[in-house]
Amino acid sequence: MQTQTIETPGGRFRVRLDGPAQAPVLVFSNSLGTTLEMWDAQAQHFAQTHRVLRYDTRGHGGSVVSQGPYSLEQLGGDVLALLDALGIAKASFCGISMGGITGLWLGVHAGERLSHLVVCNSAAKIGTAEGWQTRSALVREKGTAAMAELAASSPGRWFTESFIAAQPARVATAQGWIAGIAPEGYAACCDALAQADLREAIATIRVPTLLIAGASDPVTTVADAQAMQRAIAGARLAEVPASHLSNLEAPAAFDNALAAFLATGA
Ligand SMILES: O=C(O)CC1=CCC(=O)O1
Repeated sequence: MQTQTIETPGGRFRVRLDGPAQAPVLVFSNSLGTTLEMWDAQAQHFAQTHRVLRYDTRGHGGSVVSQGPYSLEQLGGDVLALLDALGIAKASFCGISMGGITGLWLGVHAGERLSHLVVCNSAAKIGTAEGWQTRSALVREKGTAAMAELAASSPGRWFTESFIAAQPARVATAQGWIAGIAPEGYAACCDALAQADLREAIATIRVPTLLIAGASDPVTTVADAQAMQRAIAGARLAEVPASHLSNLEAPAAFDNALAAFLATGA
């Protein structure tokens, strides 16, 4: 099956569904500057056991690029609207980086819709408000030229030096995603990250939670994941040999950690 467009009250979303229609649903949520294609390897793997739902986050890929700023509540609400539109009462959710903090918001505010929560390469607060405000202002000022600059610098934020040297084609594919993101959509998601701070709220999460951290992630560190583990009752932590986009850099370790957790049948 190819991608399709789902209309929600908040706008249209580009989604892709794979796997048996009756299988338990597993939602994948992308990071800032990527698209649902970042989950190609995981979709292939988990479509054996799950109905896999991937979507382009608001402002990204083929989904709605509404005027910003966006908020984390809006990004989380988009997931609930998609589940509602597709008639899905409950799902497992796996998000990376911005997708991960979106998952934390869902765990806090809509835990009854989740059977498993997987938060990858993320944190309850990512970076600083000033850093995100600077980035969103730059993108709004320079438009597509800024997106080209971000594409050029993205390998250093996303992958280890050794992966960049060994896998130039995969790195170039990922750079192509960010280069194609609409500037306003990217900037508006930076606005959401500037405001997002769930450091206190995550203590209320009662959904079975797995945290996946990249051992060499300079953006959202292992220490960030350990802090979340201390805050979320019963949360597990898996460390994989990768930088920030760990599902792309270490897919086997990532998939093994995710599969073992999903098999715990929460
Ligand atoms: O800055 C980046 O590209 C890394 C990142 C931070 C949040 C996110 O989703 O990606």
